[in-house]
Amino acid sequence: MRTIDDLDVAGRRVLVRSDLNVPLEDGRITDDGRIRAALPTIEALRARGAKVVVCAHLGRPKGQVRPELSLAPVAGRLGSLLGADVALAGDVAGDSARATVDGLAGGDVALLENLRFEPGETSKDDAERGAFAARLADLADLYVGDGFGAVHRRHASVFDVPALLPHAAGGLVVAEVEVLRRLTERVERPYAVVLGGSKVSDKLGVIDSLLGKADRILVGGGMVFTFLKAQGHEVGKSLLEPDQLGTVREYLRRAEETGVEFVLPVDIVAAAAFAADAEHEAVPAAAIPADRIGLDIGPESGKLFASRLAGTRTVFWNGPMGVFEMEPYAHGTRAVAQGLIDSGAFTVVGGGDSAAAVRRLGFDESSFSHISTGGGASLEYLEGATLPGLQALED
Ligand SMILES: Nc1ncnc2c1ncn2[C@@H]1O[C@H](COP(=O)(O)OP(=O)(O)O)[C@@H](O)[C@H]1O
Ligand SMILES: O=C(OP(=O)(O)O)[C@H](O)COP(=O)(O)O
Repeated sequence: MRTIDDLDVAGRRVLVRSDLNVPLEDGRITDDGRIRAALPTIEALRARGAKVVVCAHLGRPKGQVRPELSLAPVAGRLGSLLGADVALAGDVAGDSARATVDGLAGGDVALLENLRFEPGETSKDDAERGAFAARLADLADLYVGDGFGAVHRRHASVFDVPALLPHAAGGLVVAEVEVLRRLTERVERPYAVVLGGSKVSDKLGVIDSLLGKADRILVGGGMVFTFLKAQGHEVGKSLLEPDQLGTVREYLRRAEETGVEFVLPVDIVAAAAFAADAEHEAVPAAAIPADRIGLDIGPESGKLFASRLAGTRTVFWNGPMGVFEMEPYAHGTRAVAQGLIDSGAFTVVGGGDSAAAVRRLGFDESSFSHISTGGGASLEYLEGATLPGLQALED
Protein backbone atom coordinates (compact mmCIF):
# COMPACT_ATOMS: atom_id res chain seq x y z
CA MET A 1 0.00 0.00 0.00
CA ARG A 2 1.20 3.51 -0.77
CA THR A 3 1.36 5.78 2.26
CA ILE A 4 0.81 9.52 2.52
CA ASP A 5 4.58 10.01 2.16
CA ASP A 6 4.17 8.86 -1.45
CA LEU A 7 1.69 11.63 -2.27
CA ASP A 8 2.54 15.15 -3.36
CA VAL A 9 -0.10 17.00 -1.34
CA ALA A 10 1.01 20.64 -1.16
CA GLY A 11 -1.80 22.96 -2.22
CA ARG A 12 -4.00 20.03 -3.27
CA ARG A 13 -7.40 18.96 -1.97
CA VAL A 14 -6.99 15.69 -0.06
CA LEU A 15 -10.12 13.75 0.92
CA VAL A 16 -9.36 11.84 4.13
CA ARG A 17 -11.80 9.06 5.10
CA SER A 18 -11.54 8.84 8.89
CA ASP A 19 -13.59 6.84 11.42
CA LEU A 20 -14.95 9.51 13.78
CA ASN A 21 -17.87 7.37 14.97
CA VAL A 22 -17.65 8.38 18.62
CA PRO A 23 -20.14 7.63 21.41
CA LEU A 24 -22.55 10.50 22.19
CA GLU A 25 -24.81 11.07 25.19
CA ASP A 26 -27.31 13.93 24.91
CA GLY A 27 -25.30 15.35 22.00
CA ARG A 28 -22.02 15.32 23.94
CA ILE A 29 -19.01 13.20 23.01
CA THR A 30 -18.30 10.76 25.85
CA ASP A 31 -15.06 9.39 24.41
CA ASP A 32 -12.91 11.09 21.77
CA GLY A 33 -10.44 8.24 21.26
CA ARG A 34 -11.29 7.86 17.58
CA ILE A 35 -10.86 11.61 16.94
CA ARG A 36 -7.46 11.52 18.65
CA ALA A 37 -6.47 8.47 16.61
CA ALA A 38 -7.32 10.36 13.41
CA LEU A 39 -5.15 13.37 14.28
CA PRO A 40 -1.65 12.26 13.20
CA THR A 41 -2.64 11.78 9.55
CA ILE A 42 -4.59 15.06 9.42
CA GLU A 43 -1.74 16.92 11.11
CA ALA A 44 0.87 15.46 8.76
CA LEU A 45 -1.16 16.50 5.70
CA ARG A 46 -1.74 20.02 7.07
CA ALA A 47 1.94 20.43 7.84
CA ARG A 48 2.67 19.62 4.19
CA GLY A 49 0.27 22.30 2.95
CA ALA A 50 -2.64 20.10 1.90
CA LYS A 51 -6.22 21.36 1.84
CA VAL A 52 -7.60 18.62 4.09
CA VAL A 53 -11.21 17.53 3.53
CA VAL A 54 -12.18 15.00 6.19
CA CYS A 55 -15.20 12.74 5.69
CA ALA A 56 -16.70 10.30 8.21
CA HIS A 57 -19.92 8.65 9.41
CA LEU A 58 -21.70 8.85 12.75
CA GLY A 59 -24.15 6.14 13.82
CA ARG A 60 -26.50 4.50 11.34
CA PRO A 61 -28.92 7.16 9.98
CA LYS A 62 -29.73 4.91 6.97
CA GLY A 63 -29.64 7.55 4.25
CA GLN A 64 -31.77 10.10 6.14
CA VAL A 65 -30.65 13.48 7.47
CA ARG A 66 -30.92 13.04 11.24
CA PRO A 67 -29.90 16.29 12.99
CA GLU A 68 -28.97 14.44 16.20
CA LEU A 69 -26.34 12.57 14.16
CA SER A 70 -24.74 15.70 12.71
CA LEU A 71 -20.96 15.75 12.90
CA ALA A 72 -21.12 19.24 14.47
CA PRO A 73 -19.84 18.10 17.91
CA VAL A 74 -17.07 16.17 16.17
CA ALA A 75 -16.01 19.22 14.13
CA GLY A 76 -15.81 21.20 17.37
CA ARG A 77 -13.68 18.58 19.15
CA LEU A 78 -11.47 18.01 16.11
CA GLY A 79 -10.86 21.77 15.92
CA SER A 80 -9.93 22.07 19.57
CA LEU A 81 -7.58 19.05 19.38
CA LEU A 82 -5.93 20.45 16.23
CA GLY A 83 -5.86 23.98 17.62
CA ALA A 84 -7.36 25.20 14.35
CA ASP A 85 -10.76 26.02 12.91
CA VAL A 86 -12.51 23.09 11.27
CA ALA A 87 -15.22 24.26 8.88
CA LEU A 88 -18.22 21.90 8.91
CA ALA A 89 -20.06 21.69 5.58
CA GLY A 90 -23.85 21.87 5.79
CA ASP A 91 -24.18 18.80 3.57
CA VAL A 92 -22.17 15.79 2.46
CA ALA A 93 -21.38 16.49 -1.16
CA GLY A 94 -23.74 19.28 -2.21
CA ASP A 95 -23.44 23.03 -2.70
CA SER A 96 -22.34 23.67 0.88
CA ALA A 97 -19.59 21.03 0.69
CA ARG A 98 -18.39 22.51 -2.60
CA ALA A 99 -18.30 26.05 -1.18
CA THR A 100 -16.53 24.87 1.99
CA VAL A 101 -13.84 23.06 0.00
CA ASP A 102 -13.44 26.01 -2.39
CA GLY A 103 -12.78 28.22 0.65
CA LEU A 104 -9.83 26.14 1.90
CA ALA A 105 -6.23 27.36 1.75
CA GLY A 106 -3.20 25.07 2.12
CA GLY A 107 -3.02 23.78 5.72
CA ASP A 108 -6.77 24.27 6.36
CA VAL A 109 -9.13 21.51 7.46
CA ALA A 110 -12.83 21.02 6.65
CA LEU A 111 -15.26 18.26 7.65
CA LEU A 112 -18.12 17.07 5.44
CA GLU A 113 -21.47 16.21 7.07
CA ASN A 114 -22.25 12.64 8.13
CA LEU A 115 -21.64 10.45 5.05
CA ARG A 116 -24.56 8.20 5.98
CA PHE A 117 -27.06 11.05 5.50
CA GLU A 118 -26.67 10.08 1.81
CA PRO A 119 -28.33 6.81 0.72
CA GLY A 120 -25.54 6.28 -1.84
CA GLU A 121 -22.91 5.85 0.87
CA THR A 122 -24.15 2.48 2.14
CA SER A 123 -26.17 1.35 -0.90
CA LYS A 124 -25.79 -2.25 -2.04
CA ASP A 125 -26.51 -1.06 -5.58
CA ASP A 126 -23.17 -0.48 -7.34
CA ALA A 127 -24.55 2.27 -9.60
CA GLU A 128 -26.13 4.23 -6.75
CA ARG A 129 -22.97 3.91 -4.67
CA GLY A 130 -20.82 4.81 -7.67
CA ALA A 131 -22.84 7.95 -8.41
CA PHE A 132 -22.38 9.19 -4.86
CA ALA A 133 -18.69 8.24 -4.92
CA ALA A 134 -18.26 10.37 -8.07
CA ARG A 135 -19.76 13.39 -6.26
CA LEU A 136 -17.38 12.89 -3.34
CA ALA A 137 -14.36 12.38 -5.60
CA ASP A 138 -15.24 15.59 -7.40
CA LEU A 139 -14.45 17.50 -4.21
CA ALA A 140 -10.81 16.38 -4.12
CA ASP A 141 -7.61 15.69 -6.05
CA LEU A 142 -6.31 12.88 -3.83
CA TYR A 143 -7.75 10.30 -1.41
CA VAL A 144 -6.37 8.98 1.87
CA GLY A 145 -8.01 5.95 3.51
CA ASP A 146 -7.52 6.25 7.26
CA GLY A 147 -10.81 5.08 8.77
CA PHE A 148 -9.65 1.69 9.99
CA GLY A 149 -12.87 1.07 11.96
CA ALA A 150 -14.85 1.16 8.70
CA VAL A 151 -12.52 -0.71 6.28
CA HIS A 152 -14.78 -3.79 6.46
CA ARG A 153 -17.64 -1.82 4.89
CA ARG A 154 -18.12 -1.84 1.10
CA HIS A 155 -19.30 1.76 1.26
CA ALA A 156 -18.81 4.54 -1.28
CA SER A 157 -16.33 6.58 0.77
CA VAL A 158 -14.36 3.47 1.76
CA PHE A 159 -14.39 1.34 -1.37
CA ASP A 160 -15.49 3.29 -4.45
CA VAL A 161 -13.83 6.70 -4.07
CA PRO A 162 -10.25 5.33 -3.99
CA ALA A 163 -10.87 3.82 -7.42
CA LEU A 164 -11.53 7.32 -8.77
CA LEU A 165 -8.60 9.24 -7.28
CA PRO A 166 -4.86 8.72 -6.70
CA HIS A 167 -4.83 7.25 -3.19
CA ALA A 168 -2.79 6.15 -0.21
CA ALA A 169 -3.26 4.59 3.23
CA GLY A 170 -3.18 6.91 6.22
CA GLY A 171 -0.94 6.34 9.22
CA LEU A 172 -3.69 4.85 11.39
CA VAL A 173 -4.56 2.17 8.85
CA VAL A 174 -0.89 1.29 8.42
CA ALA A 175 -0.34 1.03 12.19
CA GLU A 176 -3.49 -1.04 12.83
CA VAL A 177 -2.72 -3.52 10.09
CA GLU A 178 0.81 -3.97 11.37
CA VAL A 179 -0.35 -5.05 14.85
CA LEU A 180 -3.20 -7.24 13.64
CA ARG A 181 -0.94 -9.00 11.16
CA ARG A 182 0.96 -10.31 14.18
CA LEU A 183 -2.22 -12.06 15.32
CA THR A 184 -2.65 -13.77 11.98
CA GLU A 185 0.96 -14.68 11.23
CA ARG A 186 2.59 -15.74 14.48
CA VAL A 187 0.03 -16.02 17.22
CA GLU A 188 1.33 -17.39 20.52
CA ARG A 189 -0.92 -19.99 22.16
CA PRO A 190 -3.14 -20.46 24.05
CA TYR A 191 -5.05 -17.85 22.04
CA ALA A 192 -8.35 -16.60 23.49
CA VAL A 193 -10.95 -14.42 21.79
CA VAL A 194 -13.55 -12.58 23.88
CA LEU A 195 -16.71 -11.46 22.07
CA GLY A 196 -19.52 -9.25 23.30
CA GLY A 197 -21.24 -6.00 22.37
CA SER A 198 -24.51 -5.38 20.59
CA LYS A 199 -23.72 -5.76 16.85
CA VAL A 200 -24.62 -9.41 17.15
CA SER A 201 -25.76 -10.16 13.60
CA ASP A 202 -22.61 -8.49 12.22
CA LYS A 203 -20.21 -10.37 14.41
CA LEU A 204 -21.62 -13.86 15.01
CA GLY A 205 -20.36 -14.94 11.60
CA VAL A 206 -16.70 -14.49 12.47
CA ILE A 207 -16.97 -17.37 14.95
CA ASP A 208 -17.06 -19.68 11.96
CA SER A 209 -13.43 -18.94 11.14
CA LEU A 210 -12.34 -18.36 14.75
CA LEU A 211 -13.23 -22.01 15.44
CA GLY A 212 -10.25 -22.93 13.31
CA LYS A 213 -7.92 -20.38 14.90
CA ALA A 214 -8.62 -19.68 18.58
CA ASP A 215 -8.18 -22.13 21.47
CA ARG A 216 -10.86 -20.51 23.64
CA ILE A 217 -13.84 -18.33 22.73
CA LEU A 218 -15.47 -16.42 25.59
CA VAL A 219 -18.90 -14.98 24.85
CA GLY A 220 -20.63 -12.19 26.78
CA GLY A 221 -22.49 -8.95 26.07
CA GLY A 222 -25.54 -8.95 23.85
CA MET A 223 -24.14 -11.89 21.92
CA VAL A 224 -24.62 -14.39 24.71
CA PHE A 225 -28.39 -14.68 24.62
CA THR A 226 -28.48 -16.30 21.20
CA PHE A 227 -26.14 -18.95 22.67
CA LEU A 228 -28.27 -19.42 25.80
CA LYS A 229 -31.43 -19.69 23.72
CA ALA A 230 -29.71 -22.17 21.39
CA GLN A 231 -29.01 -24.29 24.48
CA GLY A 232 -32.74 -24.25 25.25
CA HIS A 233 -32.82 -21.57 27.96
CA GLU A 234 -35.25 -18.70 28.49
CA VAL A 235 -33.64 -15.32 27.72
CA GLY A 236 -36.58 -13.03 28.56
CA LYS A 237 -36.43 -9.70 26.74
CA SER A 238 -32.68 -9.82 26.13
CA LEU A 239 -31.06 -9.12 22.74
CA LEU A 240 -31.64 -12.14 20.52
CA GLU A 241 -30.95 -13.14 16.90
CA PRO A 242 -33.65 -15.80 16.36
CA ASP A 243 -32.47 -16.44 12.79
CA GLN A 244 -29.04 -17.45 14.03
CA LEU A 245 -30.04 -20.15 16.51
CA GLY A 246 -29.22 -22.99 14.11
CA THR A 247 -25.85 -21.45 13.25
CA VAL A 248 -24.98 -21.08 16.92
CA ARG A 249 -25.96 -24.71 17.66
CA GLU A 250 -23.66 -25.73 14.83
CA TYR A 251 -20.81 -23.64 16.32
CA LEU A 252 -21.28 -25.33 19.70
CA ARG A 253 -21.25 -28.75 18.07
CA ARG A 254 -18.13 -28.00 16.02
CA ALA A 255 -16.33 -26.59 19.06
CA GLU A 256 -16.92 -29.85 20.91
CA GLU A 257 -15.66 -31.84 17.93
CA THR A 258 -12.49 -29.78 17.46
CA GLY A 259 -11.65 -29.20 21.14
CA VAL A 260 -12.15 -25.43 21.04
CA GLU A 261 -13.37 -24.30 24.44
CA PHE A 262 -16.50 -22.11 24.46
CA VAL A 263 -16.82 -20.18 27.71
CA LEU A 264 -20.36 -18.91 28.35
CA PRO A 265 -21.57 -16.96 31.39
CA VAL A 266 -22.97 -18.94 34.32
CA ASP A 267 -24.92 -15.95 35.66
CA ILE A 268 -26.49 -12.84 34.15
CA VAL A 269 -27.49 -9.48 35.60
CA ALA A 270 -31.17 -9.35 34.67
CA ALA A 271 -33.02 -6.02 34.91
CA ALA A 272 -36.69 -5.01 34.84
CA ALA A 273 -35.92 -2.43 32.09
CA PHE A 274 -33.08 -1.01 29.98
CA ALA A 275 -32.27 1.66 32.57
CA ALA A 276 -29.65 2.38 35.21
CA ASP A 277 -32.24 2.69 37.98
CA ALA A 278 -34.23 -0.43 37.02
CA GLU A 279 -34.57 -3.20 39.55
CA HIS A 280 -31.88 -5.79 38.76
CA GLU A 281 -30.20 -8.89 40.17
CA ALA A 282 -27.81 -11.64 39.14
CA VAL A 283 -29.63 -14.83 38.19
CA PRO A 284 -28.35 -18.18 36.88
CA ALA A 285 -27.77 -17.93 33.11
CA ALA A 286 -30.14 -20.86 32.66
CA ALA A 287 -32.95 -19.14 34.59
CA ILE A 288 -33.49 -15.62 33.23
CA PRO A 289 -37.09 -14.62 34.12
CA ALA A 290 -39.31 -14.11 31.06
CA ASP A 291 -40.02 -10.44 31.92
CA ARG A 292 -36.34 -9.47 32.44
CA ILE A 293 -33.61 -8.22 30.15
CA GLY A 294 -29.99 -9.37 30.52
CA LEU A 295 -27.71 -6.35 30.68
CA ASP A 296 -24.42 -7.77 31.99
CA ILE A 297 -22.68 -11.02 32.74
CA GLY A 298 -22.92 -11.78 36.47
CA PRO A 299 -20.17 -11.73 39.13
CA GLU A 300 -19.50 -15.49 38.95
CA SER A 301 -19.09 -15.19 35.19
CA GLY A 302 -16.65 -12.31 35.66
CA LYS A 303 -14.51 -14.61 37.82
CA LEU A 304 -14.91 -17.51 35.40
CA PHE A 305 -13.87 -15.36 32.40
CA ALA A 306 -10.83 -13.99 34.24
CA SER A 307 -9.81 -17.54 35.17
CA ARG A 308 -10.06 -18.67 31.53
CA LEU A 309 -7.88 -15.76 30.43
CA ALA A 310 -5.19 -16.69 32.95
CA GLY A 311 -2.49 -18.75 31.28
CA THR A 312 -3.23 -17.53 27.76
CA ARG A 313 -0.45 -15.99 25.66
CA THR A 314 -2.63 -13.97 23.27
CA VAL A 315 -6.04 -12.40 23.79
CA PHE A 316 -8.22 -10.47 21.35
CA TRP A 317 -11.30 -8.79 22.83
CA ASN A 318 -14.14 -7.06 21.00
CA GLY A 319 -17.42 -6.00 22.52
CA PRO A 320 -18.29 -4.93 26.08
CA MET A 321 -19.63 -7.67 28.39
CA GLY A 322 -22.59 -5.53 29.40
CA VAL A 323 -24.15 -2.10 29.09
CA PHE A 324 -21.09 -0.53 30.74
CA GLU A 325 -22.41 2.98 30.03
CA MET A 326 -24.67 2.39 33.08
CA GLU A 327 -22.67 1.66 36.24
CA PRO A 328 -24.91 -1.21 37.51
CA TYR A 329 -24.05 -3.14 34.32
CA ALA A 330 -20.32 -2.32 34.07
CA HIS A 331 -18.96 -5.03 36.35
CA GLY A 332 -18.50 -7.74 33.69
CA THR A 333 -16.60 -5.43 31.35
CA ARG A 334 -14.39 -4.31 34.24
CA ALA A 335 -13.71 -7.95 35.22
CA VAL A 336 -12.74 -8.92 31.68
CA ALA A 337 -10.51 -5.85 31.22
CA GLN A 338 -8.74 -6.76 34.48
CA GLY A 339 -8.54 -10.38 33.34
CA LEU A 340 -6.74 -9.34 30.16
CA ILE A 341 -4.26 -7.26 32.14
CA ASP A 342 -3.63 -9.99 34.74
CA SER A 343 -3.10 -12.63 32.05
CA GLY A 344 0.21 -11.09 31.04
CA ALA A 345 -0.67 -12.15 27.47
CA PHE A 346 -0.28 -10.06 24.30
CA THR A 347 -3.62 -8.28 24.52
CA VAL A 348 -5.55 -6.46 21.79
CA VAL A 349 -8.79 -4.62 22.57
CA GLY A 350 -10.76 -3.66 19.44
CA GLY A 351 -13.86 -1.57 18.81
CA GLY A 352 -15.14 1.93 19.33
CA ASP A 353 -17.16 1.05 22.41
CA SER A 354 -14.72 -1.50 23.82
CA ALA A 355 -11.89 1.03 23.66
CA ALA A 356 -14.17 3.70 25.15
CA ALA A 357 -15.16 1.27 27.92
CA VAL A 358 -11.61 0.56 29.10
CA ARG A 359 -10.92 4.29 29.26
CA ARG A 360 -14.23 5.13 30.92
CA LEU A 361 -13.77 2.41 33.53
CA GLY A 362 -10.44 3.95 34.48
CA PHE A 363 -7.95 1.51 32.97
CA ASP A 364 -4.65 2.80 31.71
CA GLU A 365 -4.43 2.31 27.94
CA SER A 366 -0.80 1.27 28.30
CA SER A 367 -1.94 -1.79 30.30
CA PHE A 368 -2.96 -3.37 26.99
CA SER A 369 -0.61 -4.27 24.15
CA HIS A 370 -2.79 -2.53 21.56
CA ILE A 371 -6.12 -0.74 21.53
CA SER A 372 -7.59 -0.88 18.05
CA THR A 373 -10.09 1.68 16.76
CA GLY A 374 -11.92 -1.07 14.85
CA GLY A 375 -14.09 -3.83 16.30
CA GLY A 376 -15.84 -5.40 13.32
CA ALA A 377 -12.90 -4.39 11.11
CA SER A 378 -10.31 -6.12 13.26
CA LEU A 379 -12.48 -9.21 13.71
CA GLU A 380 -12.87 -9.52 9.94
CA TYR A 381 -9.16 -8.94 9.47
CA LEU A 382 -8.40 -11.76 11.93
CA GLU A 383 -10.90 -13.94 10.10
CA GLY A 384 -8.75 -13.56 6.99
CA ALA A 385 -11.52 -11.78 5.06
CA THR A 386 -10.73 -9.40 2.21
CA LEU A 387 -11.54 -5.97 3.61
CA PRO A 388 -12.96 -3.66 0.92
CA GLY A 389 -11.27 -0.56 2.36
CA LEU A 390 -7.84 -2.21 2.39
CA GLN A 391 -8.30 -3.89 -0.98
CA ALA A 392 -9.19 -0.53 -2.52
CA LEU A 393 -5.94 0.99 -1.24
CA GLU A 394 -3.77 -1.83 -2.57
CA ASP A 395 -4.50 -1.26 -6.24
N1 LIG B 1 -26.48 -7.43 27.23
C1 LIG B 1 -26.49 -6.36 26.42
N2 LIG B 1 -27.63 -5.89 25.89
C2 LIG B 1 -27.66 -4.82 25.09
N3 LIG B 1 -26.55 -4.11 24.74
C3 LIG B 1 -25.38 -4.54 25.23
C4 LIG B 1 -25.28 -5.67 26.07
N4 LIG B 1 -23.97 -5.83 26.40
C5 LIG B 1 -23.29 -4.85 25.79
N5 LIG B 1 -24.12 -4.05 25.08
C6 LIG B 1 -23.79 -2.81 24.33
O1 LIG B 1 -22.92 -3.10 23.28
C7 LIG B 1 -22.44 -1.86 22.80
C8 LIG B 1 -21.14 -2.03 22.07
O2 LIG B 1 -21.27 -3.01 21.06
P1 LIG B 1 -20.37 -3.03 19.73
O3 LIG B 1 -20.65 -1.80 18.93
O4 LIG B 1 -20.60 -4.36 19.09
O5 LIG B 1 -18.87 -2.95 20.32
P2 LIG B 1 -17.58 -2.23 19.73
O6 LIG B 1 -17.94 -0.81 19.38
O7 LIG B 1 -16.57 -2.33 20.81
O8 LIG B 1 -17.22 -3.03 18.51
C9 LIG B 1 -22.33 -0.98 24.03
O9 LIG B 1 -22.96 0.25 23.77
C10 LIG B 1 -23.05 -1.79 25.13
O10 LIG B 1 -23.93 -1.00 25.90
O1 LIG C 1 -18.13 1.66 15.25
C1 LIG C 1 -17.70 0.99 14.31
O2 LIG C 1 -17.43 -0.34 14.37
P1 LIG C 1 -17.23 -1.22 15.73
O3 LIG C 1 -18.43 -0.98 16.65
O4 LIG C 1 -17.21 -2.63 15.22
O5 LIG C 1 -15.95 -0.82 16.35
C2 LIG C 1 -17.33 1.62 12.98
O6 LIG C 1 -17.43 3.03 13.03
C3 LIG C 1 -18.20 1.05 11.87
O7 LIG C 1 -19.54 1.37 12.11
P2 LIG C 1 -20.71 0.42 11.54
O8 LIG C 1 -20.62 -0.92 12.28
O9 LIG C 1 -22.01 1.15 11.81
O10 LIG C 1 -20.45 0.23 10.06
